[in-house]
Amino acid sequence: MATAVFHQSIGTHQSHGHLYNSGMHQELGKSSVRLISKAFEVDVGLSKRRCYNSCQRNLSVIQASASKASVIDHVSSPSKNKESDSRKKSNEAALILIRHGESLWNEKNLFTGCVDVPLSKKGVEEAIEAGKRISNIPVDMIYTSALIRAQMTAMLAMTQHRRKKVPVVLHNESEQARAWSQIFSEDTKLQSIPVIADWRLNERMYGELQGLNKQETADRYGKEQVHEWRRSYDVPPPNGESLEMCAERAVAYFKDQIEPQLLSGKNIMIAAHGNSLRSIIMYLDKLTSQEVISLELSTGIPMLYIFKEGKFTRRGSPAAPTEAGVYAYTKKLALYRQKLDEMVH
Ligand SMILES: O=C(O)[C@@H](CO)OP(=O)(O)O
Repeated sequence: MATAVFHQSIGTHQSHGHLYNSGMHQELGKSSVRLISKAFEVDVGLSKRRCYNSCQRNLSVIQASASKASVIDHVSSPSKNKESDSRKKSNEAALILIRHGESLWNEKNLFTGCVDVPLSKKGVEEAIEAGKRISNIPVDMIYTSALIRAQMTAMLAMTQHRRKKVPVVLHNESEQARAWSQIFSEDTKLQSIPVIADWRLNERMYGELQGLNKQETADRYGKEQVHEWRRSYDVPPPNGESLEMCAERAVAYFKDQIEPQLLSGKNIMIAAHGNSLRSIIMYLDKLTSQEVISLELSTGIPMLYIFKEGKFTRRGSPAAPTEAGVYAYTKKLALYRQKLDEMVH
């Protein structure tokens, strides 16, 4: 069983500081278009145009709404005093982050980005295994990206949860959708977990790299260039989002929508992607743009944070459902687990 989940060696990578040139950009454009459509026919059955349009749409929204402040600025901004006062009074809440299980394109080592690609067989197994690991941790709300691999990971994981609540999708896209997906009965509310899917948690848009093989791209453009596209903070891949751009929407979403729920004591699971989660972790752990370069997340491994008195504390990852360590961290989690034991006996 994999136990190493969250590798972070700080400050080891040097950024190379140059952007791709436009000739290479065009060349990449042609080959990725071919590869994307081919992979779609084989794996996903969606048209390349549909994906491309939706990515472009999202990207223009991101560009239009992007705040100039960096993630780090948000963390340390003095104007947040009021917010941090109320944070200090907050209840304790659990926050589980999980990167989706392996997808078909992870398996093939292709750049995926915001292309909707299903889980591989191994990815399904990883999601179920992840569910076992968090089966004793309370979950009151689930946030996922708009992509199926993240949604499936969350749902498959919840099949293993001992509390046996049923995840129910909340539709936030319009007034009518909200009304139609509302649950009225208090009993049903207690037995269900609202699920909110939002594109702002999507994987970062990899632009013209989407659909290309990572190894072949490195052979062609150089390992260092590809590493810069994949891991630098502010250098976007050709026509795609940098981690910084991804953070501008994913972290803003986290702060606007998710953090208030944590503040009110709700236990939350977020099922999302390598880079959208890296940007959120950057915010939670106050990593610098240099430190985040070496942050790598494995597929299908849940990470647990405790939110208390305005602070996020990483608690590592429960290695197994029976692993005592993780539940000993807080009294509240231990009590929850005890209640689950009592329900069974
Ligand atoms: O291809 C992608 O979309 C991402 C995540 O799978 O890859 P990387 O780890 O290179 O950012």
